[in-house]
Amino acid sequence: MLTMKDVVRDGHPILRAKVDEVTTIDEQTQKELREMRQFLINSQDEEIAEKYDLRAGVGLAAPQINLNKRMLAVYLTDEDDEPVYDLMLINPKIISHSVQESFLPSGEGCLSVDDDIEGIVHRKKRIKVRALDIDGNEVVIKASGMLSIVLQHELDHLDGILFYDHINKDTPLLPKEGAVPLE
Ligand SMILES: CC(C)(C)[C@H](NC(=O)Nc1cc(F)cc(F)c1)C(=O)N(CC(=O)NO)CC1CCCC1
Ligand SMILES: [Zn+2]
Repeated sequence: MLTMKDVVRDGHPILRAKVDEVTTIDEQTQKELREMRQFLINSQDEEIAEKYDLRAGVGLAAPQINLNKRMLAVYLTDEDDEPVYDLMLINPKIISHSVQESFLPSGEGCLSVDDDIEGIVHRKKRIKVRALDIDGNEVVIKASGMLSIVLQHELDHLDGILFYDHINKDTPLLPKEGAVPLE
């Protein structure tokens, strides 16, 4: 099973790489993507997270476990721990997005960034993503709210972008005109 020792940290070159498209969805790729999803599920299980010292993750991109593959997993549950968003996406691409932006008022963190870096990370409020699912079928996902933020955070990882790259150095805590905080 994947644990935090498998998560590469800021400073590792792959976190600044533009990772390669998946050309063949072979068994190995499917196994790796399922392991990424399982890591997120485990990290949100109190007992397992405690036992293996996992940070409660809601999204993970392949380069974070040192895989040069354009794929990501998202696992978001609601307050009753029901899976609300359970995604494994291959070669994901934003095909359209809103002009309006939103942000998490408390800022963002990252499984691959150990320091707390405060500041607002402006994201598109809504995005439409096209990808392949684990069986190679094309999917189109329209995301808003937390899912939109998580997906943009993970998509950035595939292009070597980390959340703090988006923070305004001079006015880190100042929301942009028209940007909407996500409650
Ligand atoms: C970095 C970490 C703090 C572990 C963050 N977790 C997180 O946001 N958990 C969470 C969020 C909720 F809204 C409700 C809840 F119950 C738990 C996370 O997994 N990521 C994913 C990551 O680092 N991917 O590379 C960072 C988030 C910042 C914004 C989107 C994803
Ligand atoms: Zn991250």
